[in-house]
Formats: sequence, C-alpha cells, structure tokens
Amino acid sequence: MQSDMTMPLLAECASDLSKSLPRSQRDPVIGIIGSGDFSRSLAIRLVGCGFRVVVGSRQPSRVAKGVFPDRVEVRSQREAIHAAERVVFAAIHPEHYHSLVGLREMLAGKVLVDVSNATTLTSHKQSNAETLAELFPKSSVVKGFNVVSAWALQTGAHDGSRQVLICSNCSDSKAMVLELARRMGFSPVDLGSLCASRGIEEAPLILFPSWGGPILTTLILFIFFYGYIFLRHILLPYLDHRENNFYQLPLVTVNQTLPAVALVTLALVYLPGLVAAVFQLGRGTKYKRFPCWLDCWLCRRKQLGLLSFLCTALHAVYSMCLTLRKAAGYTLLNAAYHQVKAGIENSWVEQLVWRADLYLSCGILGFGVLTLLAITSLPSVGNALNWREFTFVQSGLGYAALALSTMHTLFFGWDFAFSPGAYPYYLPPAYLLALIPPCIVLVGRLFLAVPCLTLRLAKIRKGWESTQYWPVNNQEPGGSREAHPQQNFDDV
Ligand SMILES: NC(=O)C1=CN([C@@H]2O[C@H](COP(=O)(O)OP(=O)(O)OC[C@H]3O[C@@H](n4cnc5c(N)ncnc54)[C@H](OP(=O)(O)O)[C@@H]3O)[C@@H](O)[C@H]2O)C=CC1
Ligand SMILES: [Cu+2]
Repeated sequence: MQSDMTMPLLAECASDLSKSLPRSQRDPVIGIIGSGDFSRSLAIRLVGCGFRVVVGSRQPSRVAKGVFPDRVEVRSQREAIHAAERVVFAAIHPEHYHSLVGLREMLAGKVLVDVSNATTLTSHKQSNAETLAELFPKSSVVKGFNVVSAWALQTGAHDGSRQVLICSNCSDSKAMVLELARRMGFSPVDLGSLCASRGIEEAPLILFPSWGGPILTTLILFIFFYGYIFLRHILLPYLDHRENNFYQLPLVTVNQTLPAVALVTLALVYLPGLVAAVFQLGRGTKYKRFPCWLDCWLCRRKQLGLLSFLCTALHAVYSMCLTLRKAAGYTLLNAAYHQVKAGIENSWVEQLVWRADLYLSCGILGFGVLTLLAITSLPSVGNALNWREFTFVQSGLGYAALALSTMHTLFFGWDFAFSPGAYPYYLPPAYLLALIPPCIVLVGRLFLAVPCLTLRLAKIRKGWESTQYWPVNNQEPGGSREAHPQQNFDDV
C-alpha cells in the first residue's frame, strides 16, 4: 500500500527535525470523527501527549463548550479530515460508518483507525474494521485501541489496561499507529493482519479474562478446606458417636474455612516471586524467560492477593458476628451453669487471656496491612506512588501481612497442635494444613536473605550474567551484546 505513509508521522513522532519550531507547528495533527465519550477521552490523551487534535462533528455548534480541552478544535467532519495529516480516528458507532461514505475521497490515502468494540460475540459476522475497510478501499484501515476503557485512556492506568491491541493489512500504517500508541504511553501489541480484528473487537466482551485462574484456585481451596472441616468436625463425629454438629455448617464451618483459604492464597501471592528468584539464581541471569506456568502465575498475583483480601474481610465480619448467634448464647449459659455446679468461682486463665489477645491483635493488624495492599493495588492509587514506594508497599508490607496472618494462626493453635486430642481420626486440624504454604514462603524468604544469595540476586537483577551466557567473542556481558527482550521481573 502507501509506502510513503510511515515517514511523515514517524518523523514527527520522533520530533527531532522540528524541535526548533514553535510547539503548535511541530505537533502532528490527528483527526477524530465523532464527538462522543470515546472521542473526548482520546482527544484529552492525545493533546496531553503533544498532538494537535481536530474533532469532526456533524454539527460542531452543538458540541458544548468545555467538553473538549481548549487546545482541541471542533470542526465539521470535512474540515477535520482535511486538517488531519495522516491519521483519522473513527470514533463513531459502526452502525453509522456508512454515513461517512460521502467523505470517501477525502479519506483516500489516510490511515483510518477503527476503535469500535463488538456488542455481541458472534463467530460468523464480518468485523467492524473489515466493514470499514470495505467501505473505504482507498484508506488504510487499522484496528486498534480496544480493551482500553475510556477511563484508562484518560488516566493511562499502570496495569494490564495500558496494553492496546493493533492490527492492519497495511504494515506501514500499522507501524505508524503502533508508534502513535507508544507515544500516548500505551504498550501496543501487534496482532498482525485485519483478520485479527474480530478477536480484538470481542476482547472487551470476555469477562474478567485474568481472573479465571485465581478464582478457580480460590474456589478449589475453599471446597477442599470446607470438605475437610466438614469431614473432621461434623461427619466423622456423627458417624462415630452420633454427635450432632450439623448446625455449624452455615457459619462456623465457613468461618473456619475462610481464614485457611485466605492464608494459603496469600502465600500463593509470594511463592512465585521466590520461585522466580530461585530460577534467576540457578541460571545466573535475568534475561532467560521463565517457564510459561511461572509467567502466568506471576501475572495473577494481584488477583490472588485481592481474593485473599476478600476472604480475610469475610472472616473478620463472620468472626464479629459469632457472638450474636443463638448457639453462642446457649454455650455460654451452659458453661456458666457447669461452672456453678462445679463450684468454680473464677475461671480466669491468664495464659488463655494472652493467647486470645495476641491472636486477635495479629489478626487485626494483618487485616489492616492487607487492606492497605488492596488499596494500593488500585491503578489510581498505585500511580500516585513512585517505584520504590510501590515496591515497599507490595513486597515489604506484603510479607508483613503474611507474617502477621501466620502468627494469627499460630496463636490460634497455641500449643494445641502438640496434644493427641488435636488429631481425631488421625486428621490434623485444618489450620495446621493451611500453615504449610505460608511457612514455606517465609522460610524461603529468610533463606534468600542470606547475604551471599541476596548479593548475587541483586547483581543478576542489575543485568549481571554468569559466564556461561557470555558470547565466545565478547567477554563483557551486556557490552556489545544485545539484551534479550524477555522477562525482566524484578519485583520478587
Ligand atoms: N476502544 C475502546 O476500548 C472503546 C471503543 N469505543 C467505540 O468508540 C465508538 C464511539 O463510542 P462512544 O464515544 O462511546 O459513542 P457516543 O455515542 O458517545 O458517540 C458517538 C459519536 O458519533 C458521532 N456520529 C457520527 N455520525 C453519526 C451518526 N450517523 N449517528 C449518530 N452519531 C454519529 C456523534 O458525534 P457528532 O454528533 O458530533 O457527529 C456521536 O457523538 C464506538 O464504536 C465504540 O464501540 C467506545 C468505548 C471504548
Ligand atoms: Cu482469624
């Protein structure tokens, strides 16, 4: 197609040539057809990134003042297309694409960016971008900027939502839009030809794509612990000596399950970081890709952390409601009656008072730190922190939350785990099982804190590589050698 297309915008994107020009003359002009919500978000971001923007409306006079920033010009559709040097965004609903047919000749030779999303998941329909390409054969249609919500466009959120998917049949135009997306602060992903456009359009319709694995993991853990507690506390005692504990099913069993799930899930947030560190130490480089399962696990830590937070919050609410139960009242009255009958005046046990207070205090502190972690994982809050602050909160405080939750569980268990009565039917208590993963993580973390390992890991993360990776003719690692554009995961 138009092979001369890339150069003008790319040259302007680099803006080297035009540095001496006044700003208004050197910024590339981008056209946007449509003056709706998406157009507004896009225009704000484009002007923020140094582009000049002309919005094309069917009735410019109807566009209220203040809707667009002052630096954005709102003109007629024709004027906007005329002003746009190369790139014109079609920020209108696909049903109205045909209304632009009269502008076909004006759009010839320009790059027409289709930003539309699909409204339904269909396997047989032509994509909106393919329809647009059919309507405007003389323009280069590029599909892109999907998955990004209008909000993310404005804020440039620092998480997965910064990724934009791009595809086109014209590689020059695609390169231009990829560069444009980069300059707008996004991480564009080239998905090839326009055949990929339907997938891109449908991507926003797929609900919670990154939550499937974490939710499934949490669900499996919940079913496992609930089943285990049901077996140990309810079913086996009933079968063994007809003890009826079924009343515990809706509340007590759930409240025993939730902390176990929360603790294991929280350990699963920090375990992959340790595994990644072990990989880097073992390989002596950070430029070798982690196995896919580890990559995937690392990318799901935020979701696992938030699910752990949810379980902890529910556990806190359930625990506060325990005393409101009828069963709690009856148990207290029965205990008081037995005590009176036994002639015991004072049932104060100093050790148990300490145990309960320490257990509660660790639990409350752990929950507080977890809340802080959950809040800072929100993009809008995380963006306000610099890299060091974010690492301190997510890694330092994260381990503090894990340590406090583990101590909460240990105080709960106290010395009970050492008595034979804790193993009815040879089954250990659920909390002992739940303690295994966090203990592995905490011990592993302490192990990695050994100075020789810490120093080696720090060196590797600064780019040092073990000699086995040095090229034969180049004895300086990282010298003239090109770094692999691979995993560069430092936050472990
Ligand atoms: N990539 C992404 O993640 C997102 C993509 N989108 C896509 O952006 C497009 C626009 O969405 P959005 O801004 O929310 O929609 P709006 O309804 O807010 O705006 C659509 C605009 O299209 C213009 N338009 C042009 N021709 C017509 C016509 N014949 N009839 C009606 N309106 C027309 C109107 O502007 P005027 O009256 O000034 O001409 C109108 O303001 C859609 O295709 C949507 O799928 C939306 C959100 C996110
Ligand atoms: Cu608890």
